[in-house]
Amino acid sequence: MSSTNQPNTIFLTPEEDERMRKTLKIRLQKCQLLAGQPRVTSNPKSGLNQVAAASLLSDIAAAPDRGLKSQKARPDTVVAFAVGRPYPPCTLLLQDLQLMRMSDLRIETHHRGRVLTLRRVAPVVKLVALSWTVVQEESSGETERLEVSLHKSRHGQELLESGSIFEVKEPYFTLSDQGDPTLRIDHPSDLVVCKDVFRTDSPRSPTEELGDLEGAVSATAHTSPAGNTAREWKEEGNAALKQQNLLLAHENYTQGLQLVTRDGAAKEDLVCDLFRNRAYVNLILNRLDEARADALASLTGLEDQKNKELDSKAYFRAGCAAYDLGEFQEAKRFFEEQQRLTPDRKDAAARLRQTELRIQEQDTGVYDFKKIKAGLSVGRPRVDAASFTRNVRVGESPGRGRGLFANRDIDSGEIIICEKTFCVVWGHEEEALTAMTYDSRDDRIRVSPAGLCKAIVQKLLDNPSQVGKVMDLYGDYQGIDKQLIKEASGLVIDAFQVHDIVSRNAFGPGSVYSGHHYGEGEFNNASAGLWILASYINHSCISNSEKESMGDLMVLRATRPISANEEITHSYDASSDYDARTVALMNTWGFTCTCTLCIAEKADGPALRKKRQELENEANALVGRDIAVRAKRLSIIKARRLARSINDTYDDERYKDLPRMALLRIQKWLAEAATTR
Ligand SMILES: C[S@@+](CC[C@H](N)C(=O)[O-])C[C@H]1O[C@@H](n2cnc3c(N)ncnc32)[C@H](O)[C@@H]1O
Repeated sequence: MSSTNQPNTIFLTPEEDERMRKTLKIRLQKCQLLAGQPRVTSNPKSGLNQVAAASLLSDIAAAPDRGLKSQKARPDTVVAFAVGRPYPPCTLLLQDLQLMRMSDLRIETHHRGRVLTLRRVAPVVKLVALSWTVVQEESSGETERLEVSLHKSRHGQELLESGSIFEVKEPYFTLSDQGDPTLRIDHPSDLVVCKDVFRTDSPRSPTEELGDLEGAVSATAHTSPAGNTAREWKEEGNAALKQQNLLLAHENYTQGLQLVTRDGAAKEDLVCDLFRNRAYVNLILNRLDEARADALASLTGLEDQKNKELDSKAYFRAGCAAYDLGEFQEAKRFFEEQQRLTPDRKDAAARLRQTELRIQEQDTGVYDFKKIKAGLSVGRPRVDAASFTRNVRVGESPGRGRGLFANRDIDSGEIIICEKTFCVVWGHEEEALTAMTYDSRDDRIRVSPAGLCKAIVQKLLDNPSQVGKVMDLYGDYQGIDKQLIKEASGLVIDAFQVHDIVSRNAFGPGSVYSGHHYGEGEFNNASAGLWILASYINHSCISNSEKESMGDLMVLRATRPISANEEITHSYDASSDYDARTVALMNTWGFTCTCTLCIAEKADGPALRKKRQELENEANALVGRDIAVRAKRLSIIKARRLARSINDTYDDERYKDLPRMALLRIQKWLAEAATTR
């Protein structure tokens, strides 16, 4: 399997494969066996002791040893979990759910239409793929384990740690991997944090270019007493922001806005300040939809100098949000407004020039690749560029679902598309996490970029306008039917659907810096990304395009002339070994390729394929041993003989117009060797 197509590749020995399969299967079977049985009341003390011990251990395990992360992990040290029994998130409002008691819980049951109110009574144990704690029901004093899978942090904040009272919507009561009964949260929106929200946000430094705040006060207050006026909420928001507590600042501005909106206040200075300040916080939090909406809501439209300055600032924030969303025409309009209001401000002119460059890239497909490559580094793997997509459209591809088709004739070597990633997690980033999954639907073990799934869920929760394009992608599980469900506690995203979409569409971005491939040989933190348009490209072993990564920009070029309306294809697996390729395509993407090459190779039969493979292995060994330009005569004679023998395994009639894959490497070597003679 090639590392450029897949987020990561792990080869398990049959014993490792069996052990993992067995462990995960046993848990699933145990769940099935106990399904519907009443919960057994647990001893509150034992749960608390367990969490205290585990918490201490996890603290020790988390002791700073950065080297550990880059060590080559063995498969048995990689996070493994079972998938394949997806369930939808709760889509009901809290007030439409019926309160339930802990004593009503049944094992391996989704308690639809119900809600549990609980208090956290223990510290949070943070593991790689999940966090857990002990919660208590106030009325009965009963305790239970509560576990949040994968999507544990929001903006550096541990979800379980962020409050002490939780509403668990439609609780799922099951068994943990260790076989302990547990309440389990898979969808972030199923856990509603009720009190003390946003107290533990980790500090972040706001981007300076975004501008300072109106009416900033010195940082004093940390907790917001009830009964604040809207102005006090604003001041508390500003104080929280000064302390870089972004979530608290956001909450304070929101409280202020709720107050003024509830009171039906006219659009006065205070309302505008609250919106403008919240726009700033949202920009830093990457909540771009709300940042843009807030900035526009803050506009006064007044032409006196003070208000022109304030509106200029708001347009700048709206422009930045539109730019980061890739909506460059809109961003241009906002920056132009900013320039009109405050012609002397340099930032407007600079951002306008930058936006015009993006629009040019979008329209022409002409990029300064030299500059882009020169600007890449470990700290800056994301490229400031637009996507060029005009050459293609999505259409039906019979037998393969949807596919990408050329809008016009494209020459060999020409750019087909150039696409910025929707979301990428680099191997060296904190969020990177590769897990092994056992899928009970097809009994297969796969490598899953779990960190990418988590990052995508977070991005969607923060930017509802982006939900449709991700949820439209192909995945085995249909989820909650691409609906945008907004409710009091936030947007509902089906985390299982994201998982399935990622497993069929994500791939490794390859190298950002020369000579170093992220993720290669590293099991637990490979780089992986999702490119929306490129996700529509179907596979063919005799494809007409090739991908190249420049940071998070993916450049797809034609490898031969492509006619208008022809389907664009890419090779998901370029292995010359038919049998290995067929297994990989089924295992990772769930289909059998029926291209003309596969049909021919299949018709050759296993014996001939085996013979060809042996000859190819021999040729590869020679090529690997001797550098072509320095090869001795004897090596060249041997290489020619091997190439002839491989060629003899191909039937001329069957392989008319088809590539002879096993010959490609040795032929290239021979051609290189010939140039030096
Ligand atoms: C990255 S998506 C490609 C777009 C997808 N066809 C769609 O409808 O959105 C990968 C999935 O497309 C399908 N696919 C891709 N190439 C195929 C092929 N050559 N034959 C059959 N199915 C294919 C498989 O279901 C695979 O899991």
